[in-house]
Amino acid sequence: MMNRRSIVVIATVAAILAAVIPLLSIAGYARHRAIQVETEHLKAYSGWTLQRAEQNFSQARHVFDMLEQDAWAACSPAHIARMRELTIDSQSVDEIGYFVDGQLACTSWGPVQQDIGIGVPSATLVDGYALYLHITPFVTGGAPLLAISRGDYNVLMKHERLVDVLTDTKMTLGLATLDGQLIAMSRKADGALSQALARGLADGHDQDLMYASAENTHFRAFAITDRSTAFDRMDQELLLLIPLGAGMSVILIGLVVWISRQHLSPQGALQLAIKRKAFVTHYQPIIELATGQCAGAEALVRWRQPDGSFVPPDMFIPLAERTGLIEPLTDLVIQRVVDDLASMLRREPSMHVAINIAACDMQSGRFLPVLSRALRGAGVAPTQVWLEATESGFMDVNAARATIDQARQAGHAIAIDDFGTGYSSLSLLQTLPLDALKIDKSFVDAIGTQAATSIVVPHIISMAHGLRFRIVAEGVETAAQEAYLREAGVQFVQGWLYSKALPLEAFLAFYKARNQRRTAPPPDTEATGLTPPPASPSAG
Ligand SMILES: Nc1nc2c(ncn2[C@@H]2O[C@H](COP(=O)(O)O[C@H]3[C@@H](O)[C@H](n4cnc5c(=O)[nH]c(N)nc54)O[C@@H]3COP(=O)(O)O)[C@@H](O)[C@H]2O)c(=O)[nH]1
Repeated sequence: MMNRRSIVVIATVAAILAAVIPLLSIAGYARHRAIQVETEHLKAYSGWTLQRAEQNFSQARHVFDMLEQDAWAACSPAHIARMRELTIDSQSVDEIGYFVDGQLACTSWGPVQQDIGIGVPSATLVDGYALYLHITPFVTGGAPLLAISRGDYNVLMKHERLVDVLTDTKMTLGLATLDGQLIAMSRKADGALSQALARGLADGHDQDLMYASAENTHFRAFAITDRSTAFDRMDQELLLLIPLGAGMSVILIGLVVWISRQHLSPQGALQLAIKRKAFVTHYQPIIELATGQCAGAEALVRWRQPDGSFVPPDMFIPLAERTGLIEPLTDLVIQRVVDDLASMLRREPSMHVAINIAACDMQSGRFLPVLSRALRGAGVAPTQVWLEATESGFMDVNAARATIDQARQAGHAIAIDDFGTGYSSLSLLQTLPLDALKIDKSFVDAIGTQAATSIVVPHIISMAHGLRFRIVAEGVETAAQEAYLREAGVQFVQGWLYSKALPLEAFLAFYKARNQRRTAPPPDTEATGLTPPPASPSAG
């Protein structure tokens, strides 16, 4: 588990990121989206510019078709009148010229006396039309016009007519030949950029301008605008998206607060630890006094911290019991014990392991199927697993009896733990079908002392003998206590005199070493000076 300081620091950083990241993402998205939308906008206008150019072009084509329908006497008054009529009828065509042997013979204005050659076209379109980009009309002498020629005719039209598309925002439209010659621009724009777009520069933007283009079989059209247009669009997008970003920030901050509270509250921390299975079991050896051998162990859970240290159960079992987390914890302990000891229990059929069962579990019996599944899966005999519960676990006698009956039917032995520290000890012992009694450490401590409890010990032992319980004395710390207990006919002991609770590997080593020695130390009442109660014939 991380310490509080680290959690607070991480939570603060996470909360700041949770507040900032959605807003930055939204801003980034709005910018991206504004550029995308504006590029599409410019592309659409490029397409409409192509359509406009094609409209003008098709009017020129119509003029050629009309003139070529009849065999005119070249530059006859009727011929010239027809050319003039078509010029007036057409919105795009400003003048029509007729060439004989490459020389301009007449126009829609009348016959031509000067020597004016047709010249070299600037571009040839796919369907045989020739384009002359800058022709100065000799009659009007006005601004240069665009000429489109087919056969013996050409038509002149104003450049700007090809790009006169009404736009909804400020932009420049341009038209070019497919080989990159600029034909017309709707207004003045960055020269280098216009030339590059005419030559086929891909859609994009620079510091100040955005641009996009479109092509058809005759022309390439493009549109250029200030980036501010896109930013105006971005502002609109942001207005819509900021509430969404703020909402996401609030949700994320809420999540951070919730997670950090989970880590900061003891209950939350315990819950997370259970979820992460951050628990190990240590094993305190149980010694059989008659042989001096290790008869098994009591499994004692420990909460493993990220730094490798362990939180003792006194610190979290009461919390787990209060909050209902004891149930998943009991399940974890059961699984851990089976995982740890299954192979050893299979090898050593006389060995047992005692598992602590919390009061609520003892009353509900909920853990029994969990235990049974785990043992069956591991091939361990249920007789090798003892269940220990304190007196509080037996308070609801009927509920406890049901659990005890089921557990005993399955083969488990049931021990009453910390005996003597509760209130209803005697009645409980008589009423319930128990198998073993664990004498609490406080009574063992009193052995050989003047403490009031010291006189209770012989009575507990003789009562347990009378009820044919196996007796385990807890918290044995001195040889004198051991001698007393042996003399009194107590079968099993556990305590620091033999070993503290050990991690799995150390326990396995302890068991091996202990059980290689086959000696049972003789009773030595003289050495202890203690007077044990007479051993019951039923003990052992
Ligand atoms: N419901 C569950 N309760 C559990 C589980 N694992 C442990 N516990 C209960 O937590 C209490 C504290 O246990 P722990 O800190 O492990 O202490 C045990 C022994 O280390 C300690 N002990 C044993 N011998 C001596 C000794 O000679 N001197 C000394 N000072 N202490 C000693 O006693 C504790 C064992 O107690 P008990 O269970 O009564 O046999 C404790 O109440 C555990 O029951 C669990 O998985 N589930």
